[in-house]
Amino acid sequence: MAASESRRDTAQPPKESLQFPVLSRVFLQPYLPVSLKSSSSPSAYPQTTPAKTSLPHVTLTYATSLDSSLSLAPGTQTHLSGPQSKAMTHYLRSRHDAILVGVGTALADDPGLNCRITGVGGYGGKELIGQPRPIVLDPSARWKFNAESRVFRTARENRGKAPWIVVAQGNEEKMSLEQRKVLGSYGGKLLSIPQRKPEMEDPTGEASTEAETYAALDWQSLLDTLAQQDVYSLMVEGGGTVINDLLHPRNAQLVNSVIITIAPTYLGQGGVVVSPERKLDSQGKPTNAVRFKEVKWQPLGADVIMCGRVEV
Ligand SMILES: NC(=O)C1=CN([C@@H]2O[C@H](COP(=O)(O)OP(=O)(O)OC[C@H]3O[C@@H](n4cnc5c(N)ncnc54)[C@H](O)[C@@H]3O)[C@@H](O)[C@H]2O)C=CC1
Ligand SMILES: Nc1nc(O)c(N)c(N[C@@H]2O[C@H](COP(=O)(O)O)[C@@H](O)[C@H]2O)n1
Repeated sequence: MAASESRRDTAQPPKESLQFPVLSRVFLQPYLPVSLKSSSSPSAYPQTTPAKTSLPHVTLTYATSLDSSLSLAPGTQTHLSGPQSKAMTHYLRSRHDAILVGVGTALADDPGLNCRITGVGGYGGKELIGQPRPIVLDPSARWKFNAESRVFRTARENRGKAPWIVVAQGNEEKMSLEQRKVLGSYGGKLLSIPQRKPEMEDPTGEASTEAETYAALDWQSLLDTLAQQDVYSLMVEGGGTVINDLLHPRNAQLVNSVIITIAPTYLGQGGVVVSPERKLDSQGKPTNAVRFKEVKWQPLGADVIMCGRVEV
């Protein structure tokens, strides 16, 4: 191991590390996955969610404005979370094996996708303990990353793991050889998943508008593949297209819990909006897309956090 790496294991956490006090964590516990990998997510709390199932525990978590916007415009990053809710998001990252974003988010934000809570690996803790695996959903291999993309810089500094990139089967070659080399050299990998079957697009038989613009993957297959790779808990962070697809009536039952930060602001029209497709009742009449049960609201600084489970 290089001298700089061994120093980092025992050094003081860097200045940008975040604190999320133990007392503030209590309200989140019922919505969090059971830790199956004791080395990756140490926890002092009793857990109430069921133990290992065949699919990973999926937590959907994002920050929204009062008008359900994630950002002011596609392709831009907007800071909505206040300092306490930002620290909460980082704590949540430490409690999951992996965090997933769509390629739109990777392109817009150039995110680090690591956990910056004091005490996790890279921030005063050992090795990469507590660091989630970043996963980028990029069915058509659009993300032109290189070693200077933030997630790779973070991995190089031993402050996070290298990403896994999910493409649609048949699109593997769209990722350049150079990129595949970068990915492999940092310990990342390429996963390929079959595309969603057309008959699964829409139970009403109508064309799905989103599906026309990208090679839509089946969430169940994706989660199966991740479970085979020892991912027992997945935090889905966004962006809008990913969230709307995951909350689509065909997929919403795959979500175990939601932890949503609501910031006291309207972003106004033109933002990236969370608004999943409506369900149709037995008469074909539109009804609520999703409702939540076992809901808890917790103020955190100027924001409020809504925790819940999907009512199936
Ligand atoms: N406020 C917050 O908490 C967050 C905000 N954001 C914001 O969201 C925006 C990005 O959102 P979007 O542009 O909607 O991009 P996105 O991040 O949702 O990525 C969209 C892409 O993901 C892929 N994708 C989505 N669902 C898929 C499926 N089922 N199968 C295969 N591929 C799938 C497709 O390639 C699609 O084009 C940015 O402005 C970003 O800053 C992103 C994450 C969190
Ligand atoms: N929780 C939360 N609050 C916001 O206000 C946000 N804009 C986001 N965005 C998500 O966080 C990612 C950035 O992560 P890094 O700090 O670069 O690790 C971004 O890509 C979104 O997924 N989240």
